[in-house]
Amino acid sequence: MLLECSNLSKSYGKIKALDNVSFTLEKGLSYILGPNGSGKTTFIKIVSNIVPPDSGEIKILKKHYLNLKPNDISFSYEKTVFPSSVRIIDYLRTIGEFRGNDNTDEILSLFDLEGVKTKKFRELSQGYKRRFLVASAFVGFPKVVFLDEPFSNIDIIAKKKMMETFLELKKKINIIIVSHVFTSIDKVDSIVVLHNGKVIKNLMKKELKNISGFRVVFEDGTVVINNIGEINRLISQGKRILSIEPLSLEKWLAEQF
Ligand SMILES: Nc1ncnc2c1ncn2[C@@H]1O[C@H](COP(=O)(O)OP(=O)(O)OP(=O)(O)O)[C@@H](O)[C@H]1O
Repeated sequence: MLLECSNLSKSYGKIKALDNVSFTLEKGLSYILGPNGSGKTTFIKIVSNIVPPDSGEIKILKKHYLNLKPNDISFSYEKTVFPSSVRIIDYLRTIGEFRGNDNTDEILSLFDLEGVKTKKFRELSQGYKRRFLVASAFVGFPKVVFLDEPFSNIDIIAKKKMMETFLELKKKINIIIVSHVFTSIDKVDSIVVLHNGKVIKNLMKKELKNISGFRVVFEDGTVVINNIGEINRLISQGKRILSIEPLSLEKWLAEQF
């Protein structure tokens, strides 16, 4: 077991961003999934010790999350203010040295950043900036890496390559992807789906094996299958989700014919 979250709650005034949330995640590669406003960022802020929870606890690798060594855990945030004139390679080497384990060369190669390693951050395209920020979380071999929306601004080919890199890295480093987009369901070790601050589904690898996606039913009867963009669009129109159900391959095929 990698992560155990028990009865975690956090409110901002009257808004319950996390409402008595309990779930577990396995070692390897896991997802914390949810549409906009479901509580994902609040969870990552709590784990990063940016905000305290109102109640509940999180254990990572059997330790209270605040008792982990700083080098054991690292984060790549979706929105990051980064010094624009810092050179890519200098930054990665500095983190590697700070964490006492400089694997910069391997990380540059795994994330296809060798061609831009001498560039300054401001000289990178949006996609390369994201790749660099994601890559930097793996420098120094932390035990657990949290990646907030690692695929944003990444083109489809780079995304496929990045997923392959995660599958390679997960043998050594536990990876938790926090996102509203989901890929490669058959390759992940566990997932939790949040909605409106509550856990809707928490599934482990063996339960995920036969799932080909998700069917979301809205209160007005609208059904959306495997289309997170459409789900977010309907939520932004004020529609409310009634249920989210995993879809087995057999069910999916039966519904097509
Ligand atoms: N600082 C804050 N003050 C007031 N309300 C907040 C604050 N931060 C988050 N919220 C509210 O808490 C709820 C959960 O927000 P959170 O940012 O955790 O969701 P999210 O799943 O990360 O969403 P997104 O995918 O849009 O980033 C939302 O209703 C949001 O409006």
